[in-house]
Amino acid sequence: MKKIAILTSGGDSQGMNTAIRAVTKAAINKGMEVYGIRRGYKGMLEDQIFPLTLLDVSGIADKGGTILLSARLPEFKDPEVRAKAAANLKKYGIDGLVVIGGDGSFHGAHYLYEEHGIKTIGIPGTIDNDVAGTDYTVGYDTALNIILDAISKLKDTATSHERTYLVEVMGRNCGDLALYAAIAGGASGVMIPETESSIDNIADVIRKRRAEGKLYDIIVVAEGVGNVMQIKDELAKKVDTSIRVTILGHIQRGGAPTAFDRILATRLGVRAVELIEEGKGGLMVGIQSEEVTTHKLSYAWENYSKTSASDYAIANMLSL
Ligand SMILES: Nc1ncnc2c1ncn2[C@@H]1O[C@H](COP(=O)(O)OP(=O)(O)OP(=O)(O)O)[C@@H](O)[C@H]1O
Ligand SMILES: O=P(O)(O)OC[C@H]1O[C@](O)(CO)[C@@H](O)[C@@H]1O
Ligand SMILES: [Mg+2]
Repeated sequence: MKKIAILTSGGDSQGMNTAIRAVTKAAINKGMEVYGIRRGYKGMLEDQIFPLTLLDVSGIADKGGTILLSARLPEFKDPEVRAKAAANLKKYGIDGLVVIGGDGSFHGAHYLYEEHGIKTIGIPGTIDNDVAGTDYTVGYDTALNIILDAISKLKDTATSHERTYLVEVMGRNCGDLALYAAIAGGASGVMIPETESSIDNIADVIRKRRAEGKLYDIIVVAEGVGNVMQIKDELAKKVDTSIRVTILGHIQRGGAPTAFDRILATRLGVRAVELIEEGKGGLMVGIQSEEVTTHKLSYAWENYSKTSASDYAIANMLSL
């Protein structure tokens, strides 16, 4: 009988629980024995490994966070640390490992396969959408919708007080959350790390908007651009509107996953189990043009270049 384990690693994202449920149910359905690992690679190293049952994953498809807990273990970059962690899995006779996490977690899974032959399959779970080989990562859509909800609320108060809001959103070095929140939220400007933004241009847009009688401005700033307070100070030298900064922070990582994220997590979870059943490892699953696809784990970072210049142009064109 095949034995597989599941862990969640890096920043949590909405839909991780949905993926855990899908993997566990699909694997048990196929007659596999399933183990959970608490706290990501840290738990793998510290032997926090336990049998996962159908009851454990019951009723969690709609729950944010991760029942397996998540952690960051920088020491996992050390091959000796990975060897100790791999030995723990082998102790239980586990040969397949589903890693739900972002690009960093995929690096760990890649090395476990290359160095120790553990049949790792990565499911992209991060709000950042910074993984190649998938159009969307699990959690991104939910985080995007949280940002849109926040932008709507900020528009109300910004209008009442005729203010300019700088809204800082997460995404690490990826501008997708900011760019698509700006497009869907009807923002007055966007700053993303992939494209050089000029404060002069933003100031220009604000002046033009006000000249047209518009009462508010929402500028979405990706965290990867730099210090939003410094951006505020620079902007304040160029416009005479009252400026406020809202940093959305970890609220973007919580709450129930959207239908999109639940369906994505489920499809990818089931495919991950099929791949292990086929004896495959060192792979990631993703969604590309509506199809579930597989790539080598290293594809995730070696092919990463996701910014859409045309969508950035659309966001700017509609900012006025
Ligand atoms: N180069 C690497 N080699 C081995 N393991 C790594 C490497 N990079 C990251 N990891 C492991 O993966 C964990 C999670 O990585 P990271 O903090 O980058 O998050 P992530 O998986 O990219 O998710 P997110 O970006 O959404 O937080 C790290 O704490 C570490 O244990
Ligand atoms: O939860 P932490 O450790 O504060 O990390 C925050 C980072 O994690 C993410 O939420 C997910 O990678 C990033 O968007 C953000 O930069
Ligand atoms: Mg990451």
